Amino acid sequence: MKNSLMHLPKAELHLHIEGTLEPELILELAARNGITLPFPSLEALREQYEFSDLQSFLNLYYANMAVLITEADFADMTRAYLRRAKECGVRHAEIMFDPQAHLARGIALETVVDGIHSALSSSEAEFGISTGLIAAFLRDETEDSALAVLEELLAIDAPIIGIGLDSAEVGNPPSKFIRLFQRARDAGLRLVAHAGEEGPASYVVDALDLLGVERIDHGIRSVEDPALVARLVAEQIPLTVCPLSNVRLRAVDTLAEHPLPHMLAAGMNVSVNSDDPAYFGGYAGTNFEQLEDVFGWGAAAALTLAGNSVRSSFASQERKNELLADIEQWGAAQD
Ligand code: HPA
Ligand SMILES: [Zn+2]
Repeated sequence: MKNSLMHLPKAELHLHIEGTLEPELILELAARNGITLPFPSLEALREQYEFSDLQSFLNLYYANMAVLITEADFADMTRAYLRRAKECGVRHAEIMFDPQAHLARGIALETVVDGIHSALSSSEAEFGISTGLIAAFLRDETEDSALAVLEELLAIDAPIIGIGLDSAEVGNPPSKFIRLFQRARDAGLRLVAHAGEEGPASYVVDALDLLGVERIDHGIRSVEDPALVARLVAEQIPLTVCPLSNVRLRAVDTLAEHPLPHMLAAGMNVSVNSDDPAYFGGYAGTNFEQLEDVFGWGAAAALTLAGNSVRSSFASQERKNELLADIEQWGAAQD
């Protein structure tokens, strides 16, 4: 069974494209762009990949973005992710990027968007992966900054399907971004937000009630609030859980102690995602495999998780039906 988890058709809904930048590609792009990195060798760079919390990861994640300069850099990074995602059975991917992080480095929005989009536009033909692009806003920046960047994205008619909220969570609650999400809703965009990763369950409630998000990224701390759990189950609100990320950022001590089994058993709509796979020890398929290693769930749980990922996506109903049929076929082959 474990071997075939890589072939289980799945959707990836929580993925930061900048978090797919592998150390080898970082060094290659640094050389291509004549950039001197603080950690100039593969070994020196790899030694930095020990994290104590979200912020310690974000520091390295933002620093490594320095190698992304040209449209081709963004396209190469995106194509490398799609190639790996295909090997993991990913058939639909909703990909976040951090426009503010690149604008702050003096990179034009068009360079970022056109580079990523050039890889996404050939993804179905090249990799069999349908895609959607989500602009994620940095919650440790001001709402005015986010609003200005959203207006710029709309002005250039950026091919985004939605907006999200990421970066340092604690102290930057959803209530800071009510106008941003209102503006995005008015523009017809889909709405997601990170909540309940390091922040409290009340941030999940506020993301739903104050921002009107359709999906929660992470959401693991929801389990601390029984009333919220009951609501998430009743309304089947999707939570895009990232097990290996939670272990590496010490949101949970070990995979064995991850709340995912409890969330599944409670009937919550959870999916499995890789978040920042180049930093957290594996892509979507590896997340599935390590869960199977630790929990020994068998095919039924894998089918539920993959089905949830497809149903919770923003893909067309036609595409969802196609992928759900493929998942069913994978299940029949396990019997
Ligand atoms: O896991 C994450 N959490 C918050 N912000 C992020 N930005 C990239 N990855 C993450
Ligand atoms: Zn994330």
